[in-house]
Amino acid sequence: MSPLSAARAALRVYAAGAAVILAQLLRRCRGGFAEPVFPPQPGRVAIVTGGTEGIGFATAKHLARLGMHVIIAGNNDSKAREAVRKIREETLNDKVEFLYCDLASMKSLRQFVQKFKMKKIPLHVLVNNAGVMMVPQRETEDGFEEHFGVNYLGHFLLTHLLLDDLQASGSPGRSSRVVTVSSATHYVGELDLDDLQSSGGYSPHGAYARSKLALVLFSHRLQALLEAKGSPVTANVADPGVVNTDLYRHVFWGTRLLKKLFGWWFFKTPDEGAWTSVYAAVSPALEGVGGRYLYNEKEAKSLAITYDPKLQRQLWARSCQMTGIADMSRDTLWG
Ligand SMILES: NC(=O)c1ccc[n+]([C@@H]2O[C@H](COP(=O)([O-])OP(=O)(O)OC[C@H]3O[C@@H](n4cnc5c(N)ncnc54)[C@H](O)[C@@H]3O)[C@@H](O)[C@H]2O)c1
Repeated sequence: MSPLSAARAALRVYAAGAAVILAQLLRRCRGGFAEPVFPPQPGRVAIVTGGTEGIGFATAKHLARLGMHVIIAGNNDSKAREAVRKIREETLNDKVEFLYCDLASMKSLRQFVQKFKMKKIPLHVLVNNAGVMMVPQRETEDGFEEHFGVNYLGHFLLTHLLLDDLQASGSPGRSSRVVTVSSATHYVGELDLDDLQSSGGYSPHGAYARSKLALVLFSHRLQALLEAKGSPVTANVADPGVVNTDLYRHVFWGTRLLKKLFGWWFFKTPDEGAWTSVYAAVSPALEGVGGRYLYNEKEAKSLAITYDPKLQRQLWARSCQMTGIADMSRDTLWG
């Protein structure tokens, strides 16, 4: 990617962020964000990736407060121990635990799934939340560009490996749910199927936006396949808005300074940012409903190309190749 294209990608990402911030500011001026109320979820089990901090931590905490058994999947042992302790203390729910899972490693993902399956418990909700943003150019253990590998391919593989548990735990009238966390940056993302690894030049902004666009395409395609099969699992996308978390640790220092000074005012808190994920995970209004892009606990439209079945199929097939799994959509299992 030429320096000019990289600058263009950065401007587009900043423009997308600024538009969301402006809308959030207006909403704050009109009374802010009201905490939604959800019904208790006893006996239900959820996995939240990246639940050790930020939006994932808040999501795990809200689900635990609703009585769910929550498994935090993350790659930081000490932060996880602290997160589990805090959530148990705040919610008085001791069915909160941590299982190590590094999304940058397919081996670690497979080990995580193996350990989860050994527990012999159901799985009703998978929240694909973990992510990195605008990291310097580097590769995952398996040689993937980090945004694409961690944010997208890691969750693509994880969802595949857990799909049988989700299907076995769902029933007509009480579906299991896959919630995938994307971002408004997907609206400015570009996806070149011939260069998913940024080998033609690296832009951290472009790479992040691409990973978030890929997640939306994945979720919509997953829903179409589940629906065709009559599966009791739904797939939706949650867009948290612009949220005051450490995700911004790699952005330009001026942006970090602005966030430090004014973030409390124009960013959502992690709790507010988590509400759309929690809504997607448990709201009765979404029973049996999938294929949605959810923002501020309401349906919104994702970028037009995310509804393109051909592009969805092509990305899906490529992702299967990259993660070394069979393309189930070609299987009769998927109808
Ligand atoms: N903060 C925002 O404004 C914002 C906006 C839109 C979307 N999002 C999305 O929300 C999600 C959560 O972000 P956040 O703002 O809470 O950021 P955060 O940095 O606070 O949390 C990210 C989480 O992902 C985990 N993670 C990172 N790499 C991992 C790996 N290799 N394996 C396992 N876990 C890993 C981290 O440990 C952490 O728990 C991300 O997918 C992000 O893209 C955030």
